[in-house]
Amino acid sequence: MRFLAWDETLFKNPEVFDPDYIPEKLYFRDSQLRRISANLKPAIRKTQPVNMLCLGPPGTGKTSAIKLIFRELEDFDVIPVYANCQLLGSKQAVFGKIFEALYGYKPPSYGIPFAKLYASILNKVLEIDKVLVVALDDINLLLNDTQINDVLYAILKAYEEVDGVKTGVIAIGTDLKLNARLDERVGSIFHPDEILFPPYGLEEIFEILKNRCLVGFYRNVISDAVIERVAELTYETGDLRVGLYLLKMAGISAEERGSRKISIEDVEKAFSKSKVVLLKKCISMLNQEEREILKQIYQQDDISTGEMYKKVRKDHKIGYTKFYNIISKLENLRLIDLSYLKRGKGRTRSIVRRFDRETVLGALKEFAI
Ligand SMILES: Nc1ncnc2c1ncn2[C@@H]1O[C@H](COP(=O)(O)OP(=O)(O)OP(=O)(O)O)[C@@H](O)[C@H]1O
Repeated sequence: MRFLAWDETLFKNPEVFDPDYIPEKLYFRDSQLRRISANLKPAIRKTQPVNMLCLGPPGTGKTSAIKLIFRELEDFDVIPVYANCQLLGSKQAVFGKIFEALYGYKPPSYGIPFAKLYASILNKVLEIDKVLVVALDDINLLLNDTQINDVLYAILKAYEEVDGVKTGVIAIGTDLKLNARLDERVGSIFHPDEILFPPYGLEEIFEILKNRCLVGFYRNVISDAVIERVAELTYETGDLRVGLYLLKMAGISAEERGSRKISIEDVEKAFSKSKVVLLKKCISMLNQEEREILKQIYQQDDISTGEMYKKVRKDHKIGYTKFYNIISKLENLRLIDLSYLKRGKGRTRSIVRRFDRETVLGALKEFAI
């Protein structure tokens, strides 16, 4: 066996395969980037920007698009704040993040009352005479609907609290029905421009990954045929992060073999290892009730949505609309497929499992389900 020397590597820029890497160029997202910029233009002129709702499945470039545009905003009289709601979790933590962006240090950790935190934020925005634009990433993963509504309301109604303060919101989420979760109070003031980030097609995925390989690997380390295989596996999951992860792990696997080229086998090996990791990531994006319903689905064979609802209703007091929203979310996260069945006169939808039963039930156990 031949090993690469310690200082030999296939990676020219390993960081470009990391999940938090923001690429210089976002492919196939020109229309979204153009619309986001246009909506933020008023902020550059120190007036209220157009609020936005960026929606799409995981790994479709929402976060990257916002972060790229936020970099440019720093040259103007705008304070762009990026808040990851999944990590922050609560209204207090989101406003803590805004405070930090404005003051350059964290608010006192001994628990400052929200009203005081809020007032310090708004007064500072007024004092520095800039427009505050807050991106709420994964907003659907804040603690609960009350927190989602409270956060939006507090940002959008800032001008009523302190005269002259200008704010804007970019809500980012995977939940296409997010609007339905907003209460009347927020619904009456939040009329966002909805910007959709659809899943990439196979060829688009190939192109994005190929360009990333050109930056990340040395020449001739990976062939188009191998990238095509990575693209196929990525397409099945719909999340571009899967492809980036596979490229990184396949590169490491080739290095481990002492090879200067990545083979299809390196990719397959990386994929079988990563499947469960990726599945768990999707499950982590669900709440308890959604996980329980996912479990019930995986305990069944393929079943129509109507029949599944009857079973779910025995344990969960939920209406059909809510049930259908959950099912759509599971489809969105590519945990299940919904396919049309021809039955009698009408058409009904059938729920099809995308993973094998044992893998999903096993992964759910780690979430105490
Ligand atoms: N159009 C694109 N061109 C180049 N790279 C992209 C593109 N879309 C996504 N990526 C890459 O895929 C990774 C995931 O993208 P990103 O985090 O922006 O997705 P997301 O839609 O915000 O996902 P989530 O909803 O899970 O937060 C990023 O690291 C980015 O490098």
